[in-house]
Amino acid sequence: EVQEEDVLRKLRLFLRNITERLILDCRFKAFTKPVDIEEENYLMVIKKPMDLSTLLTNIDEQKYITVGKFMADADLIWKNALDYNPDSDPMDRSIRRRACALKDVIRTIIRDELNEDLERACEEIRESR
Ligand SMILES: CC(=O)c1nc(NC(=O)[C@H]2CNCCN2)sc1-c1cc(O)cc(O)c1
Repeated sequence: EVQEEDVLRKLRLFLRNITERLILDCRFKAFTKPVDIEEENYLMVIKKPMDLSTLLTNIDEQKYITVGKFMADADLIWKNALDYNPDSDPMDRSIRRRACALKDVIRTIIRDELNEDLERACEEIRESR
C-alpha cells in the first residue's frame, strides 16, 4: 500500500545517490560500464558480470527492495575484478587496487549513511512478500 511505496521510493533514492557518487569517482572508471565482452575470455571467467551503470538501471527497474540485495550486486563488481585480475601484471594489480577501494567505499558509505529505520522497514516488506 502507500506506506510500502514510500519506503521503497526512499530506498531507491538512497541507492541511486550512492551509485551516482561511485560513477563520478574517477578511481572507479573501469567499473562504470559493462566490461567489453571482446575482453579475452571474460565471460568464461566471470559468470555474472556487473557494473555501476547496470546497478543504476536495476534500481530504476525497482529490482532491489532491500539494501542487502543491492549490496550483493554491488559486491559482484569488485569480486569479478579480483577474479579476472589475479596476476602480477601491472594492469591486474591496478584493477585489484581499485576493486579493493570500491569494496571499502561501498561498505563505509552504507555503514555511515544507511538509516536503520529504513533498512528495517525494507526487511519487513521483504518478509511480507
Ligand atoms: C574491469 C576489469 O575487470 C578489467 N580488467 C582488466 N584486466 C586486464 O586488462 C588484464 C587482465 N590480465 C592480463 C593483462 N590485462 S581490464 C578491465 C577493464 C578496464 C576498463 O577501463 C574498462 C573495462 O570495461 C574493463
